[in-house]
Amino acid sequence: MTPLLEAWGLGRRYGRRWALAECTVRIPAGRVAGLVGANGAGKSTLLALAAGMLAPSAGTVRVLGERPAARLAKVAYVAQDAPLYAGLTVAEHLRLGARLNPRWDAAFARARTDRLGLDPARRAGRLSGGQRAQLALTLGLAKRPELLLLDESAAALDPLARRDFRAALLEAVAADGLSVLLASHLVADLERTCDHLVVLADGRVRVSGDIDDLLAGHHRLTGPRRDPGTLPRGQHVVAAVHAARQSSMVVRTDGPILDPAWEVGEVGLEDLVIAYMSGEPVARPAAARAKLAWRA
Ligand SMILES: Nc1ncnc2c1ncn2[C@@H]1O[C@H](COP(=O)(O)OP(=O)(O)OP(=O)(O)O)[C@@H](O)[C@H]1O
Repeated sequence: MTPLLEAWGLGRRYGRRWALAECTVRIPAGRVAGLVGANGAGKSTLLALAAGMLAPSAGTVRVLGERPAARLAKVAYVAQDAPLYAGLTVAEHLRLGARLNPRWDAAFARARTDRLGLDPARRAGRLSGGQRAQLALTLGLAKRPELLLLDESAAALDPLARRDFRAALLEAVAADGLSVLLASHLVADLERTCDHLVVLADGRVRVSGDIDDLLAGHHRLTGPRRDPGTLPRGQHVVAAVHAARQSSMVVRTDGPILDPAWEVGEVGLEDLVIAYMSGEPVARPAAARAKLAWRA
């Protein structure tokens, strides 16, 4: 099946600074994929490259098997700042959507704006941040895309609106086989919504995979203080924190942990995300390693 997104050595530079570098990733189709990372990690840059809004400085990106420019009709991109025309009303946005998109679902768009209580005569510039985000999402979904690229648009929503937003998204996934790539800081939301995860740190992909596989392949080890470099081959330390006599590590491994000195615990999604966001490869000086933190 054609992947939702594939990138090889993808990079984007602003001046001399790389916003995204050496990004090689493959996200299977039919997934709701969460893209997480600290502020400035490169999430928006990756989404804008996938949407064809930015040109790569290096490497290649394919969405639904094609160059982004060839997929504009099948991809909806809802950017971080809910891109709307401040002077146009809600109804005018829906009319514009209908004119620009061949697969426009007018009944869905009208029903959703009605249900959300968005006054058709109200100009977008007069809507609240959350209402603008809801309108932008409605425009994205009414396009009936094959892929929805969503940039933190849920952040401005209140908890009820977020629940509605997630439900609308999952409904479209179930009904239309929509694929989604969703950048967010809200790990709890991602846990409820996503089945695939990509973690970015400093413009690089730290980990990517189906969430069930990732959770099954990571463990939290707690035991007597130990240099992470002494762990057996095949046990990759993602993040480690050391006290005077104890070490706690998040470890990626395919096989069982046989060393009886370790207490082996499960890793939750938030732990995993934070480990990859804060962790560094093991080949660091012990002093620097000791500073690395992950949530216990
Ligand atoms: N137009 C631009 N000009 C110069 N630098 C930019 C530009 N856009 C982004 N950057 C830089 O690229 C890096 C990645 O930015 P990006 O917006 O992709 O991060 P992000 O992960 O989406 O962050 P956030 O969570 O804060 O939205 C940052 O260091 C940012 O300052």
